Amino acid sequence: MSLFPTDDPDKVPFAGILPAAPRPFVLGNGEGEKSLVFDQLFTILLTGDETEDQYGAFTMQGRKGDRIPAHLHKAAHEIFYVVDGEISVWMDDAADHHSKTTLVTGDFAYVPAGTVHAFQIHNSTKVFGVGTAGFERFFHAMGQQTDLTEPQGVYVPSFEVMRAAGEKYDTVFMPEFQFRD
Ligand SMILES: O=C(Oc1cc(O)cc(O)c1C(=O)O)c1ccc(O)c(O)c1
Repeated sequence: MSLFPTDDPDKVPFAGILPAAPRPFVLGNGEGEKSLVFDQLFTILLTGDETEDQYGAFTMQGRKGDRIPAHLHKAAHEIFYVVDGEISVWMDDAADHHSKTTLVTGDFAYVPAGTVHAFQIHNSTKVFGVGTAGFERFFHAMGQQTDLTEPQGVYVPSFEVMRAAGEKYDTVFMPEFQFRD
């Protein structure tokens, strides 16, 4: 069962790029459902529609930038696997775990649901992510559809767009949160 709406208008502009059914397929480098969110290029490779609502997969490409504000997902789990580059990840689970870790190529982080987290890209970086099915559409709701293959330019969503995307896709922004790093 999906955590998110299955008749989701955020996927309409991307119809036909992925099979939207659990069938075998391949994508070439740079192919997928692509959105620019701030200065990061998100490419969705797999959605809940292909995995019977089990998980989604995507890449994030970005350059040196500011820290993404602290936030949590109440029910969605996610991973960061650094394909290339360097990114710091802050995590605080309000229990015994709090960390700031700088991940480099080949490093991995798991962010369970409920963990407050943030990240900052230090140089040209590509991250492979997997998340609870449906969460991947968050990037379309926050961003602007694009044909770019490398991050270029900036798309800044309005506060209202961010608020609505967060509400729909299980993302609670906590800009005042102080990490215990
Ligand atoms: O979701 C990921 O990144 C985000 C990017 C934004 O511009 C705003 C956000 O709130 C988020 C977020 O984390 O919610 C993300 C990126 C990379 C990755 O491997 C993930 O698992 C998630």
